[in-house]
Amino acid sequence: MTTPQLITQKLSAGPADAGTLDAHRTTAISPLISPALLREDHPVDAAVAKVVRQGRSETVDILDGRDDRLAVVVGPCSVHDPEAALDYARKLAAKAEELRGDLHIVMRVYFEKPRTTLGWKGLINDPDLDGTFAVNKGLRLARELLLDVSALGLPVGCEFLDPITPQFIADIVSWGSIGARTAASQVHRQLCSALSMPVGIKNSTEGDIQVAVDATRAAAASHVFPGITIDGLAALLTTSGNPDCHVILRGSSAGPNYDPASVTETLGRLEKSGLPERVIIDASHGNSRKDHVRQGEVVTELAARIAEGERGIVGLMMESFLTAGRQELVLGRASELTYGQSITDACLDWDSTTGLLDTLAAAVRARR
Ligand SMILES: O=C[C@H](O)[C@H](O)COP(=O)(O)O
Ligand SMILES: C=C(OP(=O)(O)O)C(=O)O
Repeated sequence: MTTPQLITQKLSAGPADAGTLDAHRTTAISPLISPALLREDHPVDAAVAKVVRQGRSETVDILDGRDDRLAVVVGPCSVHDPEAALDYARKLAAKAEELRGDLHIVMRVYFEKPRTTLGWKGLINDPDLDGTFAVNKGLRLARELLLDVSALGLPVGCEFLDPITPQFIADIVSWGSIGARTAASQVHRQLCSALSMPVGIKNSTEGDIQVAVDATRAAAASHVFPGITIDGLAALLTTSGNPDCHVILRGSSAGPNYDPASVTETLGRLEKSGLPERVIIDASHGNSRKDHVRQGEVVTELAARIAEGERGIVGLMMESFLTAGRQELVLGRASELTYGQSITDACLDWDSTTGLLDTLAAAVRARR
């Protein structure tokens, strides 16, 4: 890893001590690769472009009710080992092909983790899992993995957390998410208005659904805001607005919110705001109280409601990896980790996941 350069120079011209007025707490500045350079090194070929476009358009067709399948965003809580993620992707690609008549499967390939307080912030921020923060390496690994997963014919979904990151990877993403901790953020709502894919926006960790409805409305509008270009330069961006944003109910610290009353209330709030009445349910997080076994119960209950005719729920999210549960990462001791097991939230294992995907596919057929 390159050692970050200490700031030694004054940061602005003017009076002799002007440079001492800021940068008091910035201890290092080091170069960041440009999005253009990364894209040139790892370009999207025609086959991947087709997967991305199709992944996006099929999701939008489901959101708008032109396609009666369910969208299912499924995969690890976070990627910490690209090899294990790709192993998982190979299995999921085969399953997605098998069920494609009933389910539109998008793989969760999450590289940025919003923490409640502190913790490992994801593969882009710290790819070596040791606190060395080799961000340029993280961006490269992320882009390579997105290309590899897409090359299997599997569209990918990512959470967008840092407003600069999308320029490095968004061209390979078919579905995006704004998490519970940033749904209220104007910066993220503006970002959504620029993104080229459908974006799911979560209710708050405390259970406020209106914040996700408001974010969906704000993201659908045009905005002007500072951002970066593909060359990594600061620029003023003007956006047209994203009509494909939608609410994700993820439960909260107060408990689940996938029950019929919460879904009806959400659809009512969307209607009142002049927005399409559709939701995705996240079976994990507050809806499972972070218990992966409970995720299975949530999905099974939702499948029964879908089979009975529920149409407001257009998609589901599941956290799933090769091995069940989660493990604690000790920074610098990644070699001791169990292969294919989450180091963030607990995940369903592969066998349970395939059973639940079969159950959801059967529910879609019953609803027809
Ligand atoms: O999905 C992942 C986590 O729920 C989220 O990043 C918050 O995690 P934390 O509460 O462990 O920080
Ligand atoms: C961080 C996540 O979820 P939430 O924002 O709902 O906590 C996630 O889905 O990885």
